[in-house]
Amino acid sequence: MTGVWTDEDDGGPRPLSAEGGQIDLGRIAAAVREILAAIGEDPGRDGLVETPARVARMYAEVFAGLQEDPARHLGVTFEAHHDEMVMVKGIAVYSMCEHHLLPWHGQAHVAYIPNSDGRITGLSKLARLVEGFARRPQVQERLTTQVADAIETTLAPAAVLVVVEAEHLCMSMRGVHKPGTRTVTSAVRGLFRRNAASRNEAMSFINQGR
Ligand SMILES: Nc1nc2c(ncn2[C@@H]2O[C@H](COP(=O)(O)OP(=O)(O)OP(=O)(O)O)[C@@H](O)[C@H]2O)c(=O)[nH]1
Ligand SMILES: [Zn+2]
Repeated sequence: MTGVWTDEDDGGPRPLSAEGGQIDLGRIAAAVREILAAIGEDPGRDGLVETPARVARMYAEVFAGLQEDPARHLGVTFEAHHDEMVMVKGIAVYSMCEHHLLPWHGQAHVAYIPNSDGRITGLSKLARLVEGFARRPQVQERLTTQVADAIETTLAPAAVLVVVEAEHLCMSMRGVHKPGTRTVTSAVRGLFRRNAASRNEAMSFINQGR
């Protein structure tokens, strides 16, 4: 099985020509067969025979963010003459820990204050931005920083605040065995960094209703 997957349209990953991208389904499948053999399983038994190909397709999906520049989503902006805070909170995040290749999942809260132009971006684009950086081998701190950097660079806003809270399965189901532990990371820029009252207002929005 060969093929390369990309995320060029909104329909999620789809096969492209083998020349175009970097996700090599056949190579993933071969590696998964090897792992199954290495753990003492029989890759040829009925329940496992399709597993390598299935895992390859799954990896193509959960790592599809490597094939895109998530900041491109922020290219969609509107004239709104709105120069107050905009926040999208509770964005579901599913990512893969780059140390163990186990999932980590939780929520991202993204806030910005548009610059004096008052141009805003589409709300869904903030969620797409998070998703593009999540669908990679990732650490939570880098995801948080990358989302804030992309907003800062692309929209040149007056302020940015990104908070991510997540549970890492590598801490829950193995290793230190601490299920339910939440890791919280933040990236704070511009006015939210300089002005405690603005930052506190954003944090109170995040905490509202909890
Ligand atoms: N800072 C940070 N650490 C992470 C993240 N995901 C996983 N880790 C940590 O990566 C570290 C890897 O530590 P190692 O000692 O190399 O690996 P390990 O022997 O499997 O470590 P344990 O998980 O403690 O068993 C662990 O402490 C994980 O908790 C993340 O998103 N951010
Ligand atoms: Zn991990």
